Amino acid sequence: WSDNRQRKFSNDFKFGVSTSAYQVEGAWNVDGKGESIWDRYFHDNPKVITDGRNGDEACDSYYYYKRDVEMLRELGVDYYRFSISWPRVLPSGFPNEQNKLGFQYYDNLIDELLKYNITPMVTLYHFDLPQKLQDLGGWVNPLSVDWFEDYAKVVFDKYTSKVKYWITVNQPNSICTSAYGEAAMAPVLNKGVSEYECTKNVLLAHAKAYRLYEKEYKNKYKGSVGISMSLNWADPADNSTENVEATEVFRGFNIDLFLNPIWSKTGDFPSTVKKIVAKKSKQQGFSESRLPVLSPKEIKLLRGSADFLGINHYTTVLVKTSDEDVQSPSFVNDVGVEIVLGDKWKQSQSAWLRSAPYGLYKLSIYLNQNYDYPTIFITEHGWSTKPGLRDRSRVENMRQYLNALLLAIEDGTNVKGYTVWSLMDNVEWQAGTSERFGLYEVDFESKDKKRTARMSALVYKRIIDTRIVEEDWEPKHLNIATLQRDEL
Ligand SMILES: CCCCCCCCCCCCC/C=C/[C@@H](O)[C@@H](N)CO[C@@H]1O[C@H](CO)[C@H](O)[C@H](O)[C@H]1O
Repeated sequence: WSDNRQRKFSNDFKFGVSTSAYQVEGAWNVDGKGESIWDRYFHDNPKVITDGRNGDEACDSYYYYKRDVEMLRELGVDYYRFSISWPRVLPSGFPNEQNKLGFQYYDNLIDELLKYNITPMVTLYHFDLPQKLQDLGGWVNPLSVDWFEDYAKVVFDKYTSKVKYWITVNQPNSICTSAYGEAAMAPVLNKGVSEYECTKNVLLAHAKAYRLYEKEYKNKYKGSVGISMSLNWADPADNSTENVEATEVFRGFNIDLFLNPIWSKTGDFPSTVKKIVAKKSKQQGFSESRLPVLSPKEIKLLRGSADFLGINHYTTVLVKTSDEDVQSPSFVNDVGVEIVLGDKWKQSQSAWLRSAPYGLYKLSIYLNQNYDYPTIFITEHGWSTKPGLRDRSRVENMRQYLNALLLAIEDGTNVKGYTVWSLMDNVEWQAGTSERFGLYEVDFESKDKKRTARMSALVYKRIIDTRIVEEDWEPKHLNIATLQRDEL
């Protein structure tokens, strides 16, 4: 997966950076914004946040969006992936009450981007469900499919002429398995069966929004609609038959359960996953499988419901069979494996994140073989550090993963663009601001949440400019605003 040949990104390959509403906007209760599930979860449980800093203020992008766009210009990116906060624009979750001032913020941001020729890539849902919809059951309620479609219609109607790249949902697999299955994300429900109800509903919600765009807007506005999945790679911890088989099961639940309905030729949930959940459900005394059935109509709706696959890729895990006896019915119990990280892989500031660039290459080959060369955007890839401007570990990680990506492209992977997570440090969910993912450092103590370019920002700028990944280029200084072209 790696050699020393210098490869080049084609001129039509796009580079971007990403953020999400809860993580950067702040202004959590300003100008009529409704409460989200993360507002509620963190306000009720402040101690779960490592450094106590929640998204009430975050980077205050609600106020400093012009500075954010200035940073995008400094970097020279082609596009900016950001999300719309559903409760900011529809405070109750429903379209009967629309928040003009909330929309005004996105009008301003989108216009500022277009003014400087930066393409907006808009995520409709990045984890921050209106609390009022959670009170009605959230994603476990089958009506959530219609709630999301109604929300999507409001946003499409408003921005369809200005936005050509849409992502319906960020990481359905994290939403359903972490928030409903592992109690690792808001709304923290651990119900055992809800992971799969959520999976069905979120995927159908995505598909309904996709079909809506296809029917009402696509011909006229020519936009593309995709979905972003959390796709880390998984390899067996060793070559033993048990661990190889455990890895196949792990991939089935973490990759194929979410991709098969949309990208496979036959559609539907994968048969391996269906068999395992049905068997366990029976053993556990359920009258039917905890994995809901997709009807022929739903299978048809879902199959082919994406113009591109958004990949959020950070790391690789190593899979072993598990000795742990997890009795209660759950997604984790169904997968039934243990995961670890490679002990030689470089460690980031996040416990779960180590550098294994070969995984991005292997993942792309897996997707090509199993899903027939899908059109891909890498919608997130990033690395966490402590505060500090000379972030050489991020630079090294970015270079290695971009080299792996170049090789994947050479071997036939159809990748249209690459997006760094993140433009700037932000609220990393429960980790607060203790794990920094930004190309720009944010001083959260300062009044204007001062943003300063890190070394990685200058290196990324250079990669975008030259379209090659040099092994050891370093900027002479870190003042990105005064950097001259001949210094690049
Ligand atoms: C204490 C020892 C721990 C050892 C851990 C070993 C087990 C490995 C764990 C495997 C990794 C699972 C967690 C994966 C997480 C990411 O894929 C996920 N965070 C991606 O989501 C996006 O992440 C961004 C940065 O974290 C950002 O927050 C963004 O909003 C998310 O879309």
